[in-house]
Amino acid sequence: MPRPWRNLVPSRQFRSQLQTLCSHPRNSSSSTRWKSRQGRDSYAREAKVQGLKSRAAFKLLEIDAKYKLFKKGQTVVDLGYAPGSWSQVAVERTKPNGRILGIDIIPAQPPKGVSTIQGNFLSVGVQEEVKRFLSDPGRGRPKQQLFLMHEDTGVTEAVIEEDRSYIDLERHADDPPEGGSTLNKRGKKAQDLGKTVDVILSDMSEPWEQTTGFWKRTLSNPYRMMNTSGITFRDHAGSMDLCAAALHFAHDTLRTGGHFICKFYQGAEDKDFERELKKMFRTVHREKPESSRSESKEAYFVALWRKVDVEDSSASDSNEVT
Ligand SMILES: C[S@@+](CC[C@H](N)C(=O)[O-])C[C@H]1O[C@@H](n2cnc3c(N)ncnc32)[C@H](O)[C@@H]1O
Repeated sequence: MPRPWRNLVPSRQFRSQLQTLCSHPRNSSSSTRWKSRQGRDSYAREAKVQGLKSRAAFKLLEIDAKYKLFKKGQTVVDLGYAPGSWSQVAVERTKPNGRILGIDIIPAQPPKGVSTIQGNFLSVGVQEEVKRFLSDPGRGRPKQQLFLMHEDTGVTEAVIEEDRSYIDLERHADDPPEGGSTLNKRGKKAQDLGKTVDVILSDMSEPWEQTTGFWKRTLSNPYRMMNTSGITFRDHAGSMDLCAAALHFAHDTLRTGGHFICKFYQGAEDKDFERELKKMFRTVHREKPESSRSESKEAYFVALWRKVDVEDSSASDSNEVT
């Protein structure tokens, strides 16, 4: 079924409507404020109309429109995927043979075509589980559909292809994805073996300790009322820990030539993190998408083209739990 949001980047008119709509006075209760803001937020409404799981999709769509992150057949890891709109974008951009793995600390109904692992990404055990999943190159990929035409009757029949054999998977384990961004086989360094991920996305934000509104946390709508504490330093420090964990994971799993997108809350420590990124990637950009609320300190690092042979100096910084 065609998806109208495939090439969607919000129009100028839509953006100016958004700015007007966002300048409403605030109410006293934060949940009332959140609900009323969602109600008048054009991006949230547009996401609903387009069948996207949340307005966050537009941030990734904007970044992808500028940097062309995805290619067919890629492996994408989406950290903090719930409720799943970034994963929806990744599925659409990497099909027909891409594989998308989402990780989140809260349970959520994954979008179609997305494999998920529930757990705290700061935990070493959860990261190991993610690596185990990724080490099987066929795991999480959609099965191929073949169409057979019967010459005598002219009837076309859809056939699901059997899973590829283990030997076949081994043989193709090091192949770059179709049209992928990785080095060719000759240029591939031995240390790149086992690094199977083409794009790592992290939109993780420290979950807010929820004191009310548990009725909201259902499988179909797991989204919390908000997911920042409102305390600027706490949000910044928490987000830098999550970024460090994502980068440490990228050292172990991201292919040479792969890309890394990471949300952070701006503050004193983000420059150090940017320096780490610059050691590992050819280019690093800071982005504040137009669909990101202007009053929020949230921004994104877009780090492109992983270099070869980079030491993991982030290892000691990462705030892992067991
Ligand atoms: C802003 S939401 C992500 C929205 C998502 N990109 C989308 O498009 O639907 C942030 C998510 O990060 C998750 N998260 C925060 N800390 C996490 C952690 N330590 N491990 C796994 N997930 C985490 C939260 O549970 C939340 O679902």
